[in-house]
Amino acid sequence: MGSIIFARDLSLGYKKDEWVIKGAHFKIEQKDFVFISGASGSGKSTLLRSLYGDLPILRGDLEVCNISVNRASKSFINELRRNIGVVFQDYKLIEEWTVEQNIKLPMIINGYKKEECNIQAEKLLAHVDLLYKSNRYPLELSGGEQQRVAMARAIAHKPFLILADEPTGNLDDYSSDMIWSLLKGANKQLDITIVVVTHRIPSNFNIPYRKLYIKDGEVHEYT
Ligand SMILES: Nc1ncnc2c1ncn2[C@@H]1O[C@H](COP(=O)(O)OP(=O)(O)OP(=O)(O)O)[C@@H](O)[C@H]1O
Repeated sequence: MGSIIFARDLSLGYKKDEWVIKGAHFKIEQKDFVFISGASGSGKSTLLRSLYGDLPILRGDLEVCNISVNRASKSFINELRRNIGVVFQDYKLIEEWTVEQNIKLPMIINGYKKEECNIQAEKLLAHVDLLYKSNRYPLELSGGEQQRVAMARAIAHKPFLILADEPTGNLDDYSSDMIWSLLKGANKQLDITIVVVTHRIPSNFNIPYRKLYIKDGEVHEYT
């Protein structure tokens, strides 16, 4: 299996010489399911965002799918992003679009045919138990329902990588279970590499996974 993510001496931060992540070195292979944990403020979201080409890299190198994120042009980064599904706090659903339209968006961007979009959207909506709300608008849904739609949207176009930041934070067990089930299915059945920031790995998480943690700006792995 090839590496999807390769960080070499990676240092990240928001100001020059104020490093949040210092000299990280890690690889994430195709099909890995990786949790990132660490104390509040340790840099989990910062690290995750860097994988999406969303943060300037202060030092070192970061390759995502063989593209050097710190050297790539804007158009390369945009192309890379088309192949990544994200569930970030500020990548909200489009309020003016229905649930179904939101889920179809990444498929349309990636050139899916109309019929394929319909079939895939229906399947995903059924999976997150929201088929009956497909014509509703995001603001008519509960927080847990919106998050389930966001996760379905992240998976819809079968990206090679999914990045999720606390996807089950504040959700009840019902919605959390659905989110974990979608992510596990994406990993097992679609071979999608998954990287999730979470404070709490579910106790019954029954597929192989890796766990990175951040402490004092350094990225370690639990073995
Ligand atoms: N946009 C920003 N500008 C400046 N500093 C930031 C910015 N975003 C985060 N930071 C700082 O970077 C550090 C790491 O933040 P980050 O959000 O990555 O932590 P986290 O581990 O995800 O925390 P939490 O678990 O509380 O969400 C913190 O000290 C934070 O104050």
